[in-house]
Amino acid sequence: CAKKAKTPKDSSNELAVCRVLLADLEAHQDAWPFLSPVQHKSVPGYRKVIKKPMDFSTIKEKLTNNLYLNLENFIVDVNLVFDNCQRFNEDDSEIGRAGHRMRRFFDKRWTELLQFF
Ligand SMILES: Cn1cc(C(=O)NCCN2CCCC2)ccc1=O
Repeated sequence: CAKKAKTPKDSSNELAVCRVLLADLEAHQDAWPFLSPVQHKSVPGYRKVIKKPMDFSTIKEKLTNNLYLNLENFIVDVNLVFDNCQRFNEDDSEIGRAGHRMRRFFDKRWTELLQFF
């Protein structure tokens, strides 16, 4: 049977959604541990334990430089921020709790927006 021609995915509005989502993350009161790269010089063990550091300012830089092709690539990096946080911090710690709250907020936000695609 004839292959159904795929309409080219218009990822431009997906990237607009990424900018909205990132702005929401940065504005959240629990975003403070994630706004800039962890200073591994002042956080002993971080560089050894966390192989792929990620933070909101780095994500913003990547968005600005068009390094995300779609929403999915963007979500992978946001989840990396939260996975790194869970790996390095006790659940029952200031930063650990902030990470869990931020992940819950993000999951709710992007699923709300997803309904528009
Ligand atoms: C995500 N994460 C962050 C840290 C951290 O110490 N961030 C600095 C937070 N300070 C707040 C005002 C200036 C900087 C440590 C471990 C970790 O997993």
